[in-house]
Amino acid sequence: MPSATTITAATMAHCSSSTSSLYPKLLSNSTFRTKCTPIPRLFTISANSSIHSTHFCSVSHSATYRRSLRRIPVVSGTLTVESTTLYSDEKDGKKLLLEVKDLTAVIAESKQKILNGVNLTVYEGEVHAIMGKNGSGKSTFSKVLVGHPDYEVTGGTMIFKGQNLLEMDPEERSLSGMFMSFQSPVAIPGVSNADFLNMAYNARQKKLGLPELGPIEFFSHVYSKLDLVNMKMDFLNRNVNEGFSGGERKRNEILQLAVLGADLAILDEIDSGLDVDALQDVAKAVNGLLTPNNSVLMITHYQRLLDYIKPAYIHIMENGKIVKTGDISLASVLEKEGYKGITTA
Ligand SMILES: Nc1ncnc2c1ncn2[C@@H]1O[C@H](COP(=O)(O)OP(=O)(O)OP(=O)(O)O)[C@@H](O)[C@H]1O
Repeated sequence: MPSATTITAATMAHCSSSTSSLYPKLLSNSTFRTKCTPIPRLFTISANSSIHSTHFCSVSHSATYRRSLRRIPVVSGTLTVESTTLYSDEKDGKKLLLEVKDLTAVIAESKQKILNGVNLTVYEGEVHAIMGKNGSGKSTFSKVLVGHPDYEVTGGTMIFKGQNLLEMDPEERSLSGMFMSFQSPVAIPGVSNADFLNMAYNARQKKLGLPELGPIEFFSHVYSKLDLVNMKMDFLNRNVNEGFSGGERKRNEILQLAVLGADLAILDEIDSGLDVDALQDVAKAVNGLLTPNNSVLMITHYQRLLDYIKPAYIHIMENGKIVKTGDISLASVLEKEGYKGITTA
């Protein structure tokens, strides 16, 4: 149990936020002295970075918020921190997008443990790939990230853009900028692709306080994206994924991503079932959607996808945890030698 640390009101005065939330933007470099580790440590948070409320476990103000991960208003007073980690959420000027720590999860019904302490950090603009033997937990991890009801998180933390995913339902996660392309996209009989995309698009716009689009305006918006994934217009009038071939479903997933946009796109085996041309189309579309501000987390078994969408990091998952992280060269080792070629510490 970490010991308490006190940040005085004077320290808080460094924070620019007039509302003084516990999510302040810092005007100038601020230094926090903590006593929460055996040796007192100094943490310097650089200008314009923000402090996540997740770094604070309790606040002695008008009330105590133990492990509350929401934004906590602080007007004045003493801030008591029980966390041992206080750090900047930026790396080389890139913002922290996703931070998963010691994540454990079980199958909700049977309580069988699948995730055994996953750790993963993704900054904006980064492409990450997760590889691993069949049944190692890759899909489960991605589904837990988006809040799939089949799984129950039993420990650890998942922070996305400073928000605690564990406190958000799947819809909130999606609206906050997380997109997942499933390994086996489901069909939605009776709902046209165009209507489905329009509804999802407007929900995201509403959440962002941006104008929603009526069916006609939306049609021209989505029409401009069809070329990106090499899809014909009649797919818009068909029911979502109904009667679509495996490859068409995958293209449709990327069309959804293109229409909705995402800060973090989680692509689970987007390459499975694709012919060579389709693989190139899909990869080109994903690359076309990448900006310095968004990130991709893709799950794949094969180097062929990584030849087109180049990840900065490859993580190897084994028995429900990431056991090794490296660069693209890990994929070539796997291709040549299989998993026996991967040495873990
Ligand atoms: N809802 C579920 N019910 C029962 N078992 C499950 C469920 N979800 C996951 N599992 C089991 O958890 C393990 C991990 O599955 P997961 O789909 O995450 O693996 P994976 O690494 O994505 O595998 P693959 O590469 O074959 O897609 C497997 O043994 C799987 O059978």
